[in-house]
Amino acid sequence: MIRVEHVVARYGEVLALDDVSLSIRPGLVTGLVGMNGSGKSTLFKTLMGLVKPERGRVLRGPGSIGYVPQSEHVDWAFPVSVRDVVMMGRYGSLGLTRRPRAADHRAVADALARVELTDHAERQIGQLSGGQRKRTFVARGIAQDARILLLDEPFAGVDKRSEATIVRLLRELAADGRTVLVSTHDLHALPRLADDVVLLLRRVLFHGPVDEALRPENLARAFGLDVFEGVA
Ligand SMILES: Nc1ncnc2c1ncn2[C@@H]1O[C@H](COP(=O)(O)OP(=O)(O)OP(=O)(O)O)[C@@H](O)[C@H]1O
Repeated sequence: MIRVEHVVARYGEVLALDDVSLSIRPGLVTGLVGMNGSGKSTLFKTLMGLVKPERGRVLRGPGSIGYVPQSEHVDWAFPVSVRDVVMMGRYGSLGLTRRPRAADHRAVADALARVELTDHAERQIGQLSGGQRKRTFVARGIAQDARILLLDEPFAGVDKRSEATIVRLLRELAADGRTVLVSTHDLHALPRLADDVVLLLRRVLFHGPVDEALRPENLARAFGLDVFEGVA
């Protein structure tokens, strides 16, 4: 469970989140939808404690947060293997100096199998397809045994097959009782992916079942079209 209460976040003059209140439930997949600049990444950073809200607060249950970043925020030339990235999920319990133990290796192997990347474990991360890159970071979250998973645009640059694998995986992880929050521009994938949807435009415009979120009047507001209707 994550609870966000009246959060205001700002970068200098730019108001990124304006009085955002939300409860994100475990056990289901919640989609986070909004246009570019609507505050999705800022909300993730606030949940992870990387952006400090000017007002309001974030409450969450115990356990760590697994984060799958936007692809453009990762240095894919960095000389690490898929296995190395997934092992990073164990560092929280490892400490920086302790060497991985059998249980850590086992957790990494299980996570790799779960995302179907066992055969790619020794590859440098730059040599992966878009879908395999995403699955590597999902595996890191699994190895970490994160109770909360935040995914920033996991379907960008991903083919249909990888998309289907990731959707299935996220649904399984949610069914295990995790809290799963996924930002996406891919409205077509939403009904398969998400149970609930948050429509964000600096504020929460809507939070509820996916079929209601996708109603034209809600999407029009989320994507700023209300400006033309004189409602803004
Ligand atoms: N480090 C920063 N410094 C200044 N302004 C920022 C910074 N990061 C984000 N912003 C601004 O804050 C607002 C919200 O940005 P944010 O990245 O949260 O949006 P987003 O919904 O994730 O967008 P996208 O879909 O393009 O990733 C935007 O107006 C953006 O320009």
